[in-house]
Amino acid sequence: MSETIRIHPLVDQGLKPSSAQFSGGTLVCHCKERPVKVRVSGQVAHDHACGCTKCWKPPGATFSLVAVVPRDKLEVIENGDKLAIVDNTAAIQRYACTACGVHMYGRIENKNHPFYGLDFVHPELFQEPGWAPPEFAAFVSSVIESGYKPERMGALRSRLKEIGLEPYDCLSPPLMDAIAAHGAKASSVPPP
Ligand SMILES: N[C@@H](CCC(=O)N[C@@H](CSCO)C(=O)NCC(=O)O)C(=O)O
Ligand SMILES: [Zn+2]
Ligand SMILES: [Zn+2]
Repeated sequence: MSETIRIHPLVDQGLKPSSAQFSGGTLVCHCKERPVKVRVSGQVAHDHACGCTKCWKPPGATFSLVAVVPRDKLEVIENGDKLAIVDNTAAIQRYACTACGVHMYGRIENKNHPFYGLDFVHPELFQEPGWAPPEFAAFVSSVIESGYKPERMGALRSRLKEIGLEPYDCLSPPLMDAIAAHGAKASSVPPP
C-alpha cells in the first residue's frame, strides 16, 4: 500500500480560497496562557509552502506555510516579552515564542536584502479565516535535509502538483527574477 504523503495539515485536504473581505487579523501562538499576539493589518502576499529547515512548521507537517507582509503592517500587541530571536545570524530573524516554540514573525534587518521591508509570517496562526492560500512550494529538495527520503521525492512533487502547489527547489520564478533584478541593480550591471 502506498504511504500517505503529508504536506501540511491545512493543505492536505485541498487549498482554501482567500476572502476578499480579509483585511488582516491577529496571529496567535500556541500557548494556552499568555499567548503572544501579533496584529497584521492587511492581506498576506506570496504565501507558499516552504520545505526549508529554518521555517517553523506544526507537528507532522513536511512544509511550513509562510507568506510576507510589509513590516509597517505588523505589530506585536500582546505578550511580546515571550519572544526571542531564534538565530540572529540568519538573514530572516525569526521571533519565536520561548514557551511554545511557534515562530511569530521573521524580520530582515539588512537594508540591502532583496526582501528588506517585508516580514515573514505563518498565516495559519491567524485567528480569522480568509487569508490567501499558498501559491507554490519552495525549497522542496530541502526537505531531505530534515530527513525526508530522497526516493520519496518523486511522489512528494506529484502530490504537491496535485494540490496545485508547483514545486520549486528555491523560490518561484517571479521571486527569483525579483532577487536577480535586485542583484543586478546593486552591482549596476548594464543591460545587454
Ligand atoms: N536548504 C536550506 C535553505 C534555507 C533557505 O535558504 N531558506 C530560504 C527560504 S525561507 C522562506 O521562504 C531563506 O530565504 N532563508 C533565509 C533565512 O532563513 O534566513 C535549508 O533548508 O535550511
Ligand atoms: Zn507561545
Ligand atoms: Zn523556509
